[in-house]
Amino acid sequence: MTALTLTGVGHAFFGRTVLSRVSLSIRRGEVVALVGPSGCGKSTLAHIAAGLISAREGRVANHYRRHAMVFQDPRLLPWRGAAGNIAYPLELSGMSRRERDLRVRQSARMVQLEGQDLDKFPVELSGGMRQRVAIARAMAIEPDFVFFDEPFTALDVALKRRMQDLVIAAARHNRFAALFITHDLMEAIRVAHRILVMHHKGQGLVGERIVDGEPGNRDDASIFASMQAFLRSDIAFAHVHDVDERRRT
Ligand SMILES: Nc1ncnc2c1ncn2[C@@H]1O[C@H](COP(=O)(O)OP(=O)(O)OP(=O)(O)O)[C@@H](O)[C@H]1O
Repeated sequence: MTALTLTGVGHAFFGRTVLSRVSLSIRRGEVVALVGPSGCGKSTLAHIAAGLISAREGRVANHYRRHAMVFQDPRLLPWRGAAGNIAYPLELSGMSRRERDLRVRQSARMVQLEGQDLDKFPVELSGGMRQRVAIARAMAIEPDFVFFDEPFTALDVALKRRMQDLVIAAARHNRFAALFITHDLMEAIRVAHRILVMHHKGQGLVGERIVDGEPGNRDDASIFASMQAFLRSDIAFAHVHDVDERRRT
């Protein structure tokens, strides 16, 4: 059962091609990481897949009911507390106060937000806490598909791991499918069932790997060994850690 299919997707900004011939398919409940160097077009692809921008070429077929998005910047409303931010999309959907409060509590618990933190405004929360609120807000609408666009890039290593574990647990618990964009191969191997590698100039996908085992059941040694193996044995992975987007021009 497919959740999302892109066929021959291409895009250009102001006449400059940034994506071409990208095709991919994600099954229900499957977490797929999309890796590639900075500037190769990963975010543009996610925006097209989520319907935020229209592709110049190709087709997008969504078979999910409801999607949520989590970005690197948590994008919280500064004048609302954490609970108010989580509740916001539920309010827009017209949900009753009682049901909303229940959903807010459930999704806050999922990302381990404590009672007192729920009253704090974004400015009073740490970067990690703000990102937890953003994840809880995404989970509150009970999505069956989630777009993660480099959600943890700005966080330190220990916090990043904790946040990855939250996503893994939430994906398991809520059984959503996801497209998880990152340029951190280690992160991709931790969170995903499958990894897709994008061409460094957005010209299609150049590699694909199924990661052994289930997300959450892989130990650090096996994650590190997988990363070494991918980097050594597959030329497609060689440019994943390149971060000079100027190479595009
Ligand atoms: N709104 C826009 N207008 C013009 N050019 C854009 C726009 N958005 C992205 N681009 C360009 O398209 C290319 C792909 O950008 P995109 O953000 O999709 O890459 P990315 O792989 O997600 O990069 P990063 O990993 O650094 O976030 C880049 O050259 C970028 O400058």
